[in-house]
Amino acid sequence: MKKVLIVDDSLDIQASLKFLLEDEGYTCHGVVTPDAAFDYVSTQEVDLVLLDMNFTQDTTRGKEGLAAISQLMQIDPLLPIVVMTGWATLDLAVNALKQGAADFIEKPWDDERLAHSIKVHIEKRADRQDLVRLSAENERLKKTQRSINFVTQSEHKQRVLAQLTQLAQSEMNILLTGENGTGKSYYAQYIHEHSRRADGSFISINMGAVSDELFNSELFGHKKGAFTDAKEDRVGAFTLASNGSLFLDEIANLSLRSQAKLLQVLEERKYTAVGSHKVLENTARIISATNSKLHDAIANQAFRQDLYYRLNTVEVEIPPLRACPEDILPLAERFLSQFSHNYKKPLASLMPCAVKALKQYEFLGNVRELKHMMERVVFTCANAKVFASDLALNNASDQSLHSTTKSTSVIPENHDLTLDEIVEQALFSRLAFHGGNVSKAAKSLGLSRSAWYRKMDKYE
Ligand SMILES: Nc1ncnc2c1ncn2[C@@H]1O[C@H](COP(=O)(O)OP(=O)(O)OP(=O)(O)O)[C@@H](O)[C@H]1O
Repeated sequence: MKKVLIVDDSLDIQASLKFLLEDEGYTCHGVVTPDAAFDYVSTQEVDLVLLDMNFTQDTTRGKEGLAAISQLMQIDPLLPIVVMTGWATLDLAVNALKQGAADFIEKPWDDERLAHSIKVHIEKRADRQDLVRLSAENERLKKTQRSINFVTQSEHKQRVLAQLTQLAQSEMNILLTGENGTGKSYYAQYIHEHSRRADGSFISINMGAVSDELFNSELFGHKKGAFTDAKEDRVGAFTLASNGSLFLDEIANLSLRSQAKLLQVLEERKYTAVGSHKVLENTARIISATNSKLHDAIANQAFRQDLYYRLNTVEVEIPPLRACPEDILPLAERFLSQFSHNYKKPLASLMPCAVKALKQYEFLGNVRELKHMMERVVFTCANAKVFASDLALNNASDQSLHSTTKSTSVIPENHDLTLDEIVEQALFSRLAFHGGNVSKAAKSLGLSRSAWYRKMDKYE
């Protein structure tokens, strides 16, 4: 319920204002001096102030009221103040509005005019608060988003990027398809950054994680008190992405009920926050993504065809990593550098056997698999050299901290290694297996500590 603070030294006036406003659905609180009003506004939530202009006996010029307006605005710059006086002059009205008052009403007041003014100014305050919240949220998001820096030497990927750069300039909705982990969300952000909307926000939302119950609240926002858990106003994804881009990831995971709601917004370009009557316009550009075969889902009636056509003004398929083998190495090196930095480890480098193994690997999990592999390697390798066995390519799915190193107890399957390389690999991997403990690693290979160090020196 919205709260009105009545500041008037006449208790009779306070009582009749309360009578009127409580009937209109507001809660009211009355104080008799500007000082009490300052205290109240500093500590309580107030949606509008009704302010008398004269408080000391025999004053009619409104000076106290004018001073109170400035002070109240300092405490809460968005607070609407409707001033009321029985001694209205045009000068005073002009001065009050100049100080920042929202409206000026003469006593005795007209009930209808006063109620209308209060309603309008409380709504305006809510709009301004939404705007402030929205800009703050947008600023926060921009600070957390790093801009996309594509690593690609593959002609195939370069063609896709060129196509996306061109499409980014249009206002078309784009559907990105492709296997798991190909980087569809990465490409979605790339489209946003190359579009005319780049100054707006890029808002990403995983539709698989949005339940039917939360769909309206997540996508359109809600007003405080709209439902039991709505403790605060919430700005929805469509509003956050106004004049920017809204990325709907895992779109095939949306239930039919939520698909219908999404379709309605896309068709009508209008939506309403839960608990609000205000109709908002959708100005976000929609980029969506899926790794499912939407045609199959449509045939099985699990995905609406009309929604599919709304989302895919144009459809772009992101290639799997195995279709861009030139990218494997540069991406691997980039991830190694990133994770070496994150884990404060020396920069890890790929030994020739590891390079070869990576190039031959199929990467069914695409860039994500490569990224996770490099993270694991950086974390588990005791030294900065990465050998083929450290990649644990044959049993990537059941990695544990030790599995990489256990696999080195047998001679690697790669038949291009020299004897030196095999020995080097065995030393480093055994060290990793024993958690960096040289004595244990040396003993397990039948070496003394000094023999161990001599060999380590040889392999730097
Ligand atoms: N070109 C790239 N450069 C650097 N990192 C990338 C690149 N492409 C993808 N990644 C990284 O790979 C991981 C997987 O990417 P992303 O989540 O975008 O894949 P996806 O295609 O959306 O997968 P899914 O269909 O499973 O949701 C992310 O951690 C992303 O940062």
